[in-house]
Amino acid sequence: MTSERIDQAMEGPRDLTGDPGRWRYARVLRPILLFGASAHALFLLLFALLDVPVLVAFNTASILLYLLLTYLAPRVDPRWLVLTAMVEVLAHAWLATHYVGWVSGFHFYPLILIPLIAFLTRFTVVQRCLLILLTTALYSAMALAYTTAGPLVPLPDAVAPWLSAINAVSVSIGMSVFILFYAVAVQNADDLVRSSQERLKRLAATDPLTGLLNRRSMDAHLQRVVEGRGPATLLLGDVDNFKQINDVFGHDTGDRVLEAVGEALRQAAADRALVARWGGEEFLILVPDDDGTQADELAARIRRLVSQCRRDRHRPLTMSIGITSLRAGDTVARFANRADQALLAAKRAGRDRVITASSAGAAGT
Ligand SMILES: Nc1nc2c(ncn2[C@@H]2O[C@H](COP(=O)(O)OP(=O)(O)OP(=O)(O)O)[C@@H](O)[C@H]2O)c(=O)[nH]1
Repeated sequence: MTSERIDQAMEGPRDLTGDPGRWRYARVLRPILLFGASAHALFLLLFALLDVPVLVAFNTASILLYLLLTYLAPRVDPRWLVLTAMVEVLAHAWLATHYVGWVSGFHFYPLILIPLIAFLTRFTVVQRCLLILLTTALYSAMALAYTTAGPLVPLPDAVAPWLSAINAVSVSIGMSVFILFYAVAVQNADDLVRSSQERLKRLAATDPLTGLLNRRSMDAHLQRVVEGRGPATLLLGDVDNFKQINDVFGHDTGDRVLEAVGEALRQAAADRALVARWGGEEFLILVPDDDGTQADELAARIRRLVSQCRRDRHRPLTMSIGITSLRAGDTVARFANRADQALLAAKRAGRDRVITASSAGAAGT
């Protein structure tokens, strides 16, 4: 998958301007705008019943505006959508409060704008602060003007408390939906960052060809073992005559052989030892909590499994292995170097054998 296709899968289809971000906003804003249009249809009915023609006309215009904004959602900058909806909400709240009074609860609606503006990252933080300040100032002005003033069209006693309660509940639900939506988005982003960090950490510690530990992360394990002074054994294995495989069959085949050797070592070590690709065709196996007693058996298993990775139909692959155990006063370099010397001795002795550092020079197994 190309990065462009991944972007598209994450963002949804592109809008008419080619901006994938707009479609993402449109996906959120469209249901809100449609909900706004439906709510205004109910208010239109209510004001028709209460015989307030100005509010009937305003609600009709609002429905048309919300439908138009729903259509425009993926086509225009979401900032214009929100600013237009903001003007409508403030004007509508002001007009409804002016006609049917503070008691109707229409003054609650501007409050819903605050979380909407706060979370709209298309605006800068300063722009969002200014818009929230403006909304708060208009809300306060409305409170000063209408909390004590009587309505032009008083609501029937049976209607006023219900309408106020319905408006309060609607605004609370709207605000909760916004906040929950963004809380989920933050949670998702947090999960994504965490999993990306873990993936990066895994990649940084792994050899890309074999999937084994890389030298850097094995170094860290060796450092811990040396500092802990616990018993530990190292096996340094090197594929014999590997250059020939590259020369005869090509580099790609060489890579496939290295992958197969890596898999064989993983199997041989199971969960008893850590395996790293130490260099080109060199592999380091660290057996923690082992004073050397497990090493011979592990080396034999490694050689058996490696021999099953045939380099061609006739000749099995062989590996030379140098073994050493941690000694008092060892540094990482000294510990690893001793394994290297044992491996060198195995190579010099004719390859396809195991030599332990304490008995370097002895016959291989
Ligand atoms: N395909 C492939 N080859 C590699 C990679 N890393 C190192 N090599 C090759 O591995 C070969 C190692 O060659 P030598 O050091 O001469 O070792 P050898 O042929 O195995 O001989 P001995 O170790 O003495 O048995 C070189 O040709 C390197 O180019 C790799 O990632 N992929």
